[in-house]
Amino acid sequence: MKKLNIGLFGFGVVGEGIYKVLEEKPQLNATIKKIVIKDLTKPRNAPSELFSSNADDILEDDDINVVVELISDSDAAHNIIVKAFNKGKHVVSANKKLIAEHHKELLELQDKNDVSFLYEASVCGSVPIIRNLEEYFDNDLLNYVSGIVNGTTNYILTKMANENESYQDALKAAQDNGFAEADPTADVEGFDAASKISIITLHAFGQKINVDDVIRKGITSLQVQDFKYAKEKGYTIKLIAKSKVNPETGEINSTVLPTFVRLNKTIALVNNEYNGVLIGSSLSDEQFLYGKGAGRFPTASAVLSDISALKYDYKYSIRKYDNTQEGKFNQSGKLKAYIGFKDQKDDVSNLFDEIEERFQGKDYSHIVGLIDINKLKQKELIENPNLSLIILE
Ligand SMILES: NC(=O)C1=CN([C@@H]2O[C@H](COP(=O)(O)OP(=O)(O)OC[C@H]3O[C@@H](n4cnc5c(N)ncnc54)[C@H](OP(=O)(O)O)[C@@H]3O)[C@@H](O)[C@H]2O)C=CC1
Ligand SMILES: N[C@@H](CC=O)C(=O)O
Repeated sequence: MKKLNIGLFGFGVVGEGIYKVLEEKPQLNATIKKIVIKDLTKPRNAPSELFSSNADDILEDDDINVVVELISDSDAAHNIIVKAFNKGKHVVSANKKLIAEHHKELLELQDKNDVSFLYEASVCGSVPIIRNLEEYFDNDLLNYVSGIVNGTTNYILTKMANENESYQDALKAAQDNGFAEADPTADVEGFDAASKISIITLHAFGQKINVDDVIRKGITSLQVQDFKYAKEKGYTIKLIAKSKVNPETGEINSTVLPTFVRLNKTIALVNNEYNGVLIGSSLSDEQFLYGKGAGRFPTASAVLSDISALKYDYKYSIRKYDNTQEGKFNQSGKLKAYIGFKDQKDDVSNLFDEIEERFQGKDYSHIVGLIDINKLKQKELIENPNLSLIILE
């Protein structure tokens, strides 16, 4: 069996998790030879001789054939991975921000250096979405991939909707549990989910969307009145990431938006840090993948699966992706949306093509109607913290 000598970058929530898991699995024939972290003075639950703060202790060691990159700094991670590839090392990473930003370059470098780049943990933690899209759905015609891909926001929304917990308390608990990013803005403003849907879109549809082109709004503008509205109407609120193909034009609409989900829908049952993804296909209709999307051991399980896959030289084939073709994203379509606001000066009824419902209260008002996807790209709508934008499915 091929021997894997691992250089591990990062010993935080996930890094320490994979260290512990590998310690308990000697049969895997995978050994962590060195761990590079940022702060050498921190106490660690592993022998001190394993640690270094010098990346070259891994990258320049010819005996190390696998780099497992689990750090919180995506720029530093980019340098590490590029150098690792150029040194002929395989790379396993969980860093969705870095991957979504440099996907094309990293895939090219992987091929040029004839190594493997695996990143199952970067999307939906323990849920094997990438491997399924790559292998199982390779020949199936997919229409959409849609669901909950961020554990932190789903944890917060669950606590707010079901336990009347405050946003701040729920966020703090998500951080304490190790679900949130080092800067939780990435979670709560939807950037993390946008990176994940970008990665999913490449593996599902063979098209690369830049993270900035995903229509994105996070959960920070949501108000108690929105949760009250949801309850009255039989919905819950979820942050839904979606890429959907228009069968007539081939164009893809790619969004990360708070969404009212009917309580009897599968996605409504995905709570706390769990993630759930629906895969819509012409042949098999709809399938559902579900599991823990964040946290130490769920994420370590996906990293472990990638490390074991290296034993048989596994590599994503990415057969659907043609890097010479530019995809068409978010160019046309209408969505049914609810917009809530406190102050009448924030009334954006002019943005709607059709208005179905309007409520003007003393403290809070809302409008429901059809809105063109091009209007959803407007910064005045997406980035206005006074507007609560929620899609109706
Ligand atoms: N937490 C989760 O549930 C999930 C996380 N991920 C991803 O996994 C990665 C790691 O996340 P997580 O473990 O939560 O993060 P943590 O913040 O818990 O740990 C980050 C680790 O990175 C190290 N680090 C930061 N900058 C550098 C650097 N420049 N050079 C070397 N080491 C560095 C830190 O060192 P030090 O200890 O010295 O501070 C620390 O050990 C991220 O990309 C994240 O997005 C993916 C899926 C789920
Ligand atoms: N912060 C992320 C961690 C996993 O990707 C999340 O909450 O989903």
